[in-house]
Amino acid sequence: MPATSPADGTDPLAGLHDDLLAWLPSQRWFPAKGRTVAGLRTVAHATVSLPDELPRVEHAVIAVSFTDAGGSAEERYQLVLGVASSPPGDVEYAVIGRRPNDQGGQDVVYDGLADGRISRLFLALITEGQTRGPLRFVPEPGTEAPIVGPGRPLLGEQSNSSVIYGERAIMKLFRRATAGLNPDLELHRALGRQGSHEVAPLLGAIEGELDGEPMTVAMLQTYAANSADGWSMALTSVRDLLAEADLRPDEVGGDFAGEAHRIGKTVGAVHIELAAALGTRPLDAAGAAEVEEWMLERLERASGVVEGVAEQHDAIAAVYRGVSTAGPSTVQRIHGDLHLGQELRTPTGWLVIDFEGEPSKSLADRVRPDSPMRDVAAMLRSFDYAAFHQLLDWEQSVDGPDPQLERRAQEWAERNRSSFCDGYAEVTGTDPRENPALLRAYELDKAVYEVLYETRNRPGWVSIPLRSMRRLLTDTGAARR
Ligand SMILES: Nc1ncnc2c1ncn2[C@@H]1O[C@H](COP(=O)(O)OP(=O)(O)O)[C@@H](O)[C@H]1O
Ligand SMILES: O=P(O)(O)O[C@H]1O[C@H](CO)[C@@H](O[C@H]2O[C@H](CO)[C@@H](O)[C@H](O)[C@H]2O)[C@H](O)[C@H]1O
Repeated sequence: MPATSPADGTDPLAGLHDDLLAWLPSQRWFPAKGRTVAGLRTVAHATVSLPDELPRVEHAVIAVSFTDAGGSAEERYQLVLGVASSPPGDVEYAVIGRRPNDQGGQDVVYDGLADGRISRLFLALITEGQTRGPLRFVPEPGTEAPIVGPGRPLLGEQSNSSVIYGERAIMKLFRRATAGLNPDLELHRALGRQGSHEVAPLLGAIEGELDGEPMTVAMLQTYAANSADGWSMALTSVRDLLAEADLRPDEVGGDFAGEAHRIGKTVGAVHIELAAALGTRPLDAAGAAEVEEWMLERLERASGVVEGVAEQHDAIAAVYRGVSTAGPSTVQRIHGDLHLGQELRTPTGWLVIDFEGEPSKSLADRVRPDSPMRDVAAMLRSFDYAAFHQLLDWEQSVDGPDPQLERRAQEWAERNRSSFCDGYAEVTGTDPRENPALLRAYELDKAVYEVLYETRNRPGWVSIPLRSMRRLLTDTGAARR
């Protein structure tokens, strides 16, 4: 199989650097929008297609370097490239650039996942368990292969890139290239082998190599047809409520409390299954000090960027001390970045997706055992987000916030947070509200993360976590007014 490697001393994407640098910032998955890019180099490159297969398919890992201090000096990303002299019209939107071909003409280079022929090839290679150059296409043992056909790219808000195969399977290409096993694949595999009904069954994966270590390229799982995500469902419920602001959340037709209760049970079941599959250990004094240390590191970072956080620095640090004083707790593998958008309501129940952890953390931090309370706190934060998201427009209008709507939003958040905890306690036997110091520390840590996340990604939303941060501090009487 023809394969080139930058180890030859040549950069196989050399002629495309400018095109790639112009294309990357417009990709939803590229997290470094707004950063100052210094340059790009190819770290790994291989041709995946056979000489007689059309279009030509290439896999590459590129490293983008930055001159600003807004994050790591260099980040690596994965690309699947389609190369053809005349690609099909429906990949027009995915064109990256052009480069000379051996026939003296020009080839078009495009984002390969946009081409149904390439996604069909990848699905077939997984089903057949083939190896192409450095890429191993691995079916999950004991699973039934889905019908092979072209994939349809998912065009929504995503940190990675997915294609859907006829409502039967979904394949996610991980965009950030990191050596090691991706926790999304690792935990789906562990939960699947545990017989979990709370995750979509894994069907296979594509594995590669980076820095001499295995790297997860992509993951294939069963597609949950006819599902809706928890964030859209929660927003519908809040919309119903705010349209009839004289009624309480339990009086409107779109009450979400039953679903919040079911989500609590689902998250509780996932925690039990992860503990059974991968073990638990007590959070001793040294472990608690370490957790507090991670929270403080994040606080320092956020304080350097957002004034509203810097002003409350000492009050926030005081709440974090709750981790050490909260009493016995255990740590285990957890989801790590749970929110309503990571829950899918299927016709039979709720599924949890996307076990990658917080996108900005290193792999070592994302796989570190942590308290299940981090996931619980993240879900509680998400109910707050859903409640107050629709008030953003009012907040920013000349009339300012409407106190009646704010009261209703707060009631909605409290009702659903409480139902979630009831459901969680029912399944695990542990009510998160019985450890308020630990819960508050994790909630505050998430709110600080969100302030930073929104400042970088959606500045118009930053008032949501800032408001929660102030509320969490007021609850302890620790806020500086
Ligand atoms: N198994 C699945 N069945 C149906 N839809 C799914 C499934 N997994 C993911 N999705 C859809 O794909 C979207 C992105 O998936 P996610 O794993 O969150 O990707 P990312 O890591 O890129 O954020 C989800 O919001 C959901 O709409
Ligand atoms: O889905 P990702 O793993 O990429 O997670 C990141 O993006 C999320 C936003 O999509 C972000 O979640 C925050 O916004 C949600 C509403 O859009 C809200 O429900 C969450 O509570 C809030 O944290 C997540 O923090 C970030 O890591």
